[in-house]
Amino acid sequence: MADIDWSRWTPVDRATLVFVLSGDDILLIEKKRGLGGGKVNGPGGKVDPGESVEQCAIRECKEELGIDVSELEQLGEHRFQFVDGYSIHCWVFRTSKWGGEPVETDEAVPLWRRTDAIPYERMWEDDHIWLPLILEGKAFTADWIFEDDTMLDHRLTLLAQAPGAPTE
Ligand SMILES: COc1nc(N)nc2c1ncn2[C@H]1C[C@H](O)[C@@H](COP(=O)(O)OP(=O)(O)OP(=O)(O)O)O1
Repeated sequence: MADIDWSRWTPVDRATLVFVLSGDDILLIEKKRGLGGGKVNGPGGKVDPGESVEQCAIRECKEELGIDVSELEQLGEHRFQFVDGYSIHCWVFRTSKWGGEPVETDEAVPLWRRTDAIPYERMWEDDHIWLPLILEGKAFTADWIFEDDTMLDHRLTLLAQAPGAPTE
């Protein structure tokens, strides 16, 4: 965590991630393009101007998978800092309420997996550290330093309650 003054940290972008849970299964995506293209992740993306993080989460699930999510539970907050200067503040939600059938779109291919067989080897390097917390319904905030796809450092703090809505 050296060299970064997290108290003054201002992200370039804000974003969301959503994990739909159905019994023992979790809905993931094979992301086709953009940051993390080629990796498995949850649906999500950048927050549009004037949009709340929850509105973004709902919109991105519709755009990427064609599903309508509701009753979103905000559990996680990530501050991702890349050494090239890019940074992204990401809010993580989970839900077990959705409508429609996930379909392939220009942005993503839906991927249902059992929660005990999540393909972490195809995901960002941080995911195996915090996605189990989302499955357990535990709230957290976390700071990460990445060089391209390589995680250099991190600090994760469990919270008694969900992190507050963003203020920036
Ligand atoms: C660095 O570690 C990361 N791990 C995980 N699991 N997810 C990450 C990481 N860094 C970024 N993300 C997520 C956060 C967002 O859901 C996406 C990035 O958003 P994207 O660039 O796909 O935004 P869109 O609005 O969908 O894309 P366009 O701007 O191309 O429309 O990655």
